[in-house]
Amino acid sequence: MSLKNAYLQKVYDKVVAKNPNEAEFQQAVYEVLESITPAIEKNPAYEKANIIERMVEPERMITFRVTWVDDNGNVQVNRGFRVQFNSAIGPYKGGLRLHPSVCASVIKFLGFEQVLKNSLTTLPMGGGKGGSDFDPKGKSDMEIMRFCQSFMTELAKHIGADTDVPAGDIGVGAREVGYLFGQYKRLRNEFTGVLTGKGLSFGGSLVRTEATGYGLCYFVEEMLKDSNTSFAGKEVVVSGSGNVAIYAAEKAMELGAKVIAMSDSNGYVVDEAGIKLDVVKQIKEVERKRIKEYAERVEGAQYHEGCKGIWTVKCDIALPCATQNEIDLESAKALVANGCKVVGEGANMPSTIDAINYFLDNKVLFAPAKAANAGGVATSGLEMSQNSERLSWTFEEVDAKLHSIMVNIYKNAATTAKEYGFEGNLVVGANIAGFLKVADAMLAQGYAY
Ligand SMILES: NC(=O)C1=CN([C@@H]2O[C@H](COP(=O)(O)OP(=O)(O)OC[C@H]3O[C@@H](n4cnc5c(N)ncnc54)[C@H](O)[C@@H]3O)[C@@H](O)[C@H]2O)C=CC1
Ligand SMILES: O=C(O)CCC(=O)C(=O)O
Repeated sequence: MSLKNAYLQKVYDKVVAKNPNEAEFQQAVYEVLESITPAIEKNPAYEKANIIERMVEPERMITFRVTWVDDNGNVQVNRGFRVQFNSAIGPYKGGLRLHPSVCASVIKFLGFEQVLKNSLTTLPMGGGKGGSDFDPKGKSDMEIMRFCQSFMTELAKHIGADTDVPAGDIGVGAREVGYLFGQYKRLRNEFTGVLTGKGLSFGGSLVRTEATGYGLCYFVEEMLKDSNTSFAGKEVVVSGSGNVAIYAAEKAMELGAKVIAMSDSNGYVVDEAGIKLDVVKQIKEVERKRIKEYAERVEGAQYHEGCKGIWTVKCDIALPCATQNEIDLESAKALVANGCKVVGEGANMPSTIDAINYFLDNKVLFAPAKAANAGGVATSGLEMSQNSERLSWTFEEVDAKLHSIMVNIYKNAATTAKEYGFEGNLVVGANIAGFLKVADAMLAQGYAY
């Protein structure tokens, strides 16, 4: 990997040396450093203050033991993480992921991306991320609760409504946030907006559940408008079938598209007649079963084993909403060969660097994750505002604010790309726009920060 700018290359080499075996973190840093090169060269103050080396080093990284007892009385041990990456523009903010693949590299890549994403929302939120290698698959409700209570017993020492406000991510939804919030309240004896994604009866915000998926479609809709087209009549493939995927599919359908395939980590279903979302919601949100069930319940639908094959399904628009690096170069080539013209990233870093470059080289309209999936955290920011005011806004109010935030993020990324000579490249536009706000706040706060 080589960068054109010597200062950025020096910083990247240090990142590799100091974070060996952290492929995801190195990848996220590389993508950002490559695309912010014009901003670094335009303003020497950033290099003089060594802003980049400061930005790639987390302010704080907490690793802890999480001990819990399973239903058979066995004592289980997992590893918990919280990275408090950057607080230049607000309290640390970002989700918690429960998945066996969680490790320092995954948490750091997510935390680093979150810093720039939160900056793009225009709301005052720094970046953080956390989670554990705990695998929620197959666990009983009581096991999930005991794990969450143990996890929060340590995490509570490090977070707070004005310090660090976690939320959900893979494997963490309303149920887990509820258990985490209950334990925090019990330990601290205070009712504060310390987590977002809470239940509506205890400080949650309307639209937070739908926000990431809806926001993704609002962003893509804006990008399509600029090319004189829309979702109407398009065939869409959505990977995943979790929180982001379900509500991205719902909004795409509302905007006139037909969603023809969805997946989970075991495989994917194709329904040429259009995915019945009520069936997916029943399987995934209520019964917590595998997507395979869909083909057993809906006539005409087919199930295919293995999740990667979803990218060989012919479509106009692809919305990767499952996990990192789910689209590699081979999948990108298959999408383009089949006529896919638009990719909107709902998941964090779902495309490899080679895949992104292939999309850009082939004139695919590409909406990068940091910008396109920022609707979730933006609505978390709105939940924080409501908690501070001790008010609850209506669905319409929150949805209208989310919509306007996503339109602004698109405009900011598109305008910034143009300003720096990369018209149409939203990767460059989003990374530079997100970076400038954080970097300027860091400059203003002195070198000890
Ligand atoms: N929940 C949120 O508000 C936000 C989530 N994200 C990102 O969106 C992605 C999905 O998160 P959620 O929907 O919240 O998680 P979730 O836990 O609700 O759903 C994840 C889904 O992806 C599936 N999956 C996992 N690995 C897969 C693979 N290799 N191929 C196909 N499917 C796979 C799972 O079976 C599940 O259906 C993650 O990258 C997350 O970081 C980004 C912004 C906000
Ligand atoms: O709502 C939040 O704070 C977290 C959202 C998140 O984890 C993400 O944007 O990746």
